[in-house]
Amino acid sequence: MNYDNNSKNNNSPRPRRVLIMTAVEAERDAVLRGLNGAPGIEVRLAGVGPIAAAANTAATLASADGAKPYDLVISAGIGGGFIGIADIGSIVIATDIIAADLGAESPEGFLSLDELGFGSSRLKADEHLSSQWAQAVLKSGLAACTAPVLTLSTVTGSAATAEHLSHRIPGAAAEGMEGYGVALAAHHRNLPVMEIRAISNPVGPRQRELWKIGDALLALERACSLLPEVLEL
Ligand SMILES: O=C(O)c1cccc(C(=O)CC[C@H]2O[C@@H](n3cnc4c(=O)[nH]cnc43)[C@H](O)[C@@H]2O)c1
Repeated sequence: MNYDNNSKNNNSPRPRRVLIMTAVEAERDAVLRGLNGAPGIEVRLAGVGPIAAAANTAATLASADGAKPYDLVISAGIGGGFIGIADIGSIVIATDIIAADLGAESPEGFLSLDELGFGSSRLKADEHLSSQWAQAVLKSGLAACTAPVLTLSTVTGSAATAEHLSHRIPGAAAEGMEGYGVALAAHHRNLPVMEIRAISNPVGPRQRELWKIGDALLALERACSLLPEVLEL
C-alpha cells in the first residue's frame, strides 16, 4: 500500500480515508459520538457475525472503486473479555485477528484452517497503528491492551469452551463475531486492518442479563475519540 505521507516517526504510511465497520447501530452510534465529525473516517454497518461482516465490508470497499479508495479498515464493537486478561469496560486492540472456530474437529482436537492446508485463520493487524492507539487509550485513563482477538460465529457460553479457546490460542484477550470477516475483506484488497473490542462481558457461561453494554459502548466512544489524533487525520 502506498500513501503519499508525512507520518511521523514510523514505517506505516498515514491513512487518508478510513472505513470503520460495526455490527449494530448502537456500536456505530458510539463510534460516531467518539469521532465527533472527524473528517476522513466513515462508519458502516457490518451486521452480526463473520459472514455478514465479510460480505458487507467487501461491498463497501467495492463501492469506493473508481472513487477515492479506502486505505485503512477497522472492525469496532463490543466483545467478550477473557477472564483475568480483559475486564469489563476495558479496551482490547487486536495484534492478530483469528477465526477461532473455522476448521475441523477431530478425535485429536480442533484443526485450524492452517492445519487443514486451506489458508490462514490468523490475520495480522497493523502493528504500528494498533500499538499507537492502545497507548493513547491507556494514556487517557482507560484500561487497554493489545492481544490476539478471536472471531467466532457462536458466542462462547460455557467455562469449558472459554478454557479450551484460551488453551488453543494462548494470549487471546477478547472475542467478537465480526473481526475476521472485516479483516479478510480488507486483506483481499491488501489494505491494513485493525480491530477494537470494548469489553461488555466475560467470555464464559452465558449470562446475557449481566452484560454491561452501556459501559462498553462508553469505552468504545472514548477510544474512538482518540483515533483521529492517532491516525493524524
Ligand atoms: O442490546 C443492545 O443494546 C446492544 C447494544 C450494542 C450491541 C449489542 C450486541 O448484542 C452486539 C452483538 C455483538 O457483540 C459482540 N459480542 C459481545 N460480547 C461477545 C462475546 O462474548 N462473544 C462474542 N461476541 C460478542 C459480537 O461481535 C456481536 O456482534 C446489543
